[in-house]
Amino acid sequence: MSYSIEIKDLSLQLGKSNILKEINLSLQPGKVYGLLGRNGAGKTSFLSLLASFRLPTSGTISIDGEMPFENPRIMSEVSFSYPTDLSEESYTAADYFTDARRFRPNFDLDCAHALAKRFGFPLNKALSKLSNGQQSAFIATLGLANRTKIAIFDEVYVNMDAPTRKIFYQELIEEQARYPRLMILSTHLVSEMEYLLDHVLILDQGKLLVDQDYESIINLGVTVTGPVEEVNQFVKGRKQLNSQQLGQTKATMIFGKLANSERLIAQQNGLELSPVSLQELFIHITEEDGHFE
Ligand SMILES: Nc1ncnc2c1ncn2[C@@H]1O[C@H](COP(=O)(O)OP(=O)(O)OP(=O)(O)O)[C@@H](O)[C@H]1O
Repeated sequence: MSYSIEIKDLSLQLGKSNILKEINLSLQPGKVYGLLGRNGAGKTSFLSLLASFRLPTSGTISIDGEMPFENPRIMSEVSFSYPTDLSEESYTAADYFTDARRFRPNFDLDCAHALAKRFGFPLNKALSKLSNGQQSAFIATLGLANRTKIAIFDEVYVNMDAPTRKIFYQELIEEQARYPRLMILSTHLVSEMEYLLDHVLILDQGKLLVDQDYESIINLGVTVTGPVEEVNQFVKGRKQLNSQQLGQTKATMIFGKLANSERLIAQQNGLELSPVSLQELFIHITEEDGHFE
């Protein structure tokens, strides 16, 4: 059976700072959620509440109908993978896999070994002796092989090189196809990871600004491509997010939906319309004078 998460009026205050502000959210099993936000927006604080690392100041989190804090049934099915300092860790990956078999009911040792091989980190060397990227790959391996009903990844990819990140993305997709679960990926690598996401959450200064499925958020903007003059004419007076020009062809991203009549005009003028990138929308929505709706 799969788990969903219900969050009601969740707030977190640390010292005098309001870190998270009245977040209401419902997360469904089988979906991959992307958690985006600028530095200091509250992503890690939010995820640490979901993982029961701390209690909220007010509001509730319910997982599979129960409060997760100090709840072994729920917490054995929630994994939280984040950049961890392993510089003093004398245990090996193999030691951790042995422990995981005891604490994670669905941990799959074959999967862990296959991932270790694919990532190329050793099983029997102290984790402190692994490179930073190999340590990240080890943490990501545990997060996937645990096969928990809820898998949270908070920037575990930061130390991985590009080919290693690609392996992680491929493995994540395959794991999700084999054993669908509720996944949350917190990331700044928006353009690189957007294809993994079913749903997008954007936190901004502790508030949940966006809670939309990927397709609908992507349709909040349009890329207009065609001859420079026609593109300039069409986008005049609209909020422009980004422009690129190659010779006489220009592509400009605009914010806002187009009416059918406007789409027809674009077509008549030889302009091509396509979705915008999530990265550009994210920048626009969270910039100081940006807006959403
Ligand atoms: N222990 C703490 N005490 C006081 N304030 C804290 C504490 N931990 C984090 N904060 C503050 O909470 C805010 C949110 O931090 P958080 O780490 O959750 O953001 P983030 O979105 O994950 O940022 P980043 O993308 O930079 O990792 C920041 O302003 C940070 O300074």
